[in-house]
Amino acid sequence: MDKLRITGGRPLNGEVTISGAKNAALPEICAALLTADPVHLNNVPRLRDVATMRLLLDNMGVQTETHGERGGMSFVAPDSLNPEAPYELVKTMRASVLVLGPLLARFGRAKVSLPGGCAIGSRPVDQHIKGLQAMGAEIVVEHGYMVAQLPQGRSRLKGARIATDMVTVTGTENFLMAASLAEGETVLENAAQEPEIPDLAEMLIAMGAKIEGHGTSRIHIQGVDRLHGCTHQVVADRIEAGTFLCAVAATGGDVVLRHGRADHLDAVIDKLRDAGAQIEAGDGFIRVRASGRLKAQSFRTTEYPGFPTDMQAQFMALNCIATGTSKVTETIFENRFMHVNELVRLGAKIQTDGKVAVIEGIDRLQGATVMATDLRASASLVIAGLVAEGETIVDRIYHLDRGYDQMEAKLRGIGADIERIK
Ligand SMILES: CC(=O)N[C@H]1[C@@H](OP(=O)(O)OP(=O)(O)OC[C@H]2O[C@@H](n3ccc(=O)[nH]c3=O)[C@H](O)[C@@H]2O)O[C@H](CO)[C@@H](O)[C@@H]1O
Ligand SMILES: C=C(OP(=O)(O)O)C(=O)O
Repeated sequence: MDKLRITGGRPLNGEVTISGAKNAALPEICAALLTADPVHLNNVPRLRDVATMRLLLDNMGVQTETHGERGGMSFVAPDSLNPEAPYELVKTMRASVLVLGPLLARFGRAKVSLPGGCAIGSRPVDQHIKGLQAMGAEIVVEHGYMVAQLPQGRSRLKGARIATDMVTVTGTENFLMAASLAEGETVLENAAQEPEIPDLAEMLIAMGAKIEGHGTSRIHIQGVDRLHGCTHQVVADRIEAGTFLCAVAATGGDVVLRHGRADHLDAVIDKLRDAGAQIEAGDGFIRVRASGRLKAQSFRTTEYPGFPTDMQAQFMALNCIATGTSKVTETIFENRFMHVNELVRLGAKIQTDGKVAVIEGIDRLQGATVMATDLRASASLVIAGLVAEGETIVDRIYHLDRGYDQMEAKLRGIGADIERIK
């Protein structure tokens, strides 16, 4: 199993190119299920989750191809395919649930494994099921699968008003895709506003969908009879960019993130500036400069445009070596402090009580062997390793490979002493 070996203490300097967003590419690959025409995506990141999603579609009978070095992928989903997502693939990637909406909308049936819980929380999909039922789908859960079909005599989902109990990102994406091919109007209340939602909506509009209000909490979708192919550029990964910003803020240095979208990272950038990092941004770049110990920052994760839960672990690593005490409150997932015990193994001083972690900043961390437990926990351990004294081994980095495109190569390119070992 691959590990990362990091020798801490080097500042980071230079340029990094930010890849396309995992959380946009995954739903956008699923959107290719909505048409028989070719769909081309550019800027798709090279990630394990993308490979898994491709396998899932291959398995159904979709023709998938990759093109060149720049993240080009194309898909042709024929009129007849096997609309199933088996447990073996779904269990390795929760985002597989994103095939449910498009399969139901285009083929009138789908059999998708329940994803089950994961390290960061129980993560049920009840809202996805409720919303699609409101659109007329009949869904039963049997033998661990969601078995969904249209009632006899119906060939399309019907538009509905869907008000979810909480803001759900993949739920909103499933409804957007399903509603695009439904009969009549769908209104999504309490819709997620994460930048990946408008990016998906823009792709669907390029395919002929009629969508208004994306990027706000109320989205109107007027269903159409058919969608056509399109070419779409996957939006830059705000979480990858935020992770590099935290890394530079922790190690010190001067780094430009090419293709970084500062406008998608306001909450994180505000906190980094308050901490003492200098951040400038312009069209397609973010520059971060930092030196010495920064000031610890308290924050609370919330839905976009609030502080993203997917940046909580990385910012916590920075707080561990900042001056002062900070309080981090995780409100989205009930078990997203798995990195705390590993950071403590590196010498960090953190106490948790339910949703709250209190971090007492210390002068330095010390290298040790630590174990990655989930994607962003892995990233926080890498940041901690970059500033720790001596050598840190991060084990189980298959989590990191799910969602970061060549992270260690990008870090090496800006001066980190980091290598992948077997
Ligand atoms: C592939 C992808 O885009 N993943 C992101 C997506 O995950 P994902 O879409 O799975 O997360 P949700 O926004 O759905 O989850 C938010 C909260 O709602 C709960 N919930 C959600 C749906 C449901 O049917 N029932 C229910 O109870 C979840 O358990 C969680 O507590 O948004 C999360 C929150 O920003 C991010 O951390 C993930 O990186
Ligand atoms: C939690 C995450 O992803 P997923 O929803 O794919 O598990 C993440 O990207 O941090």
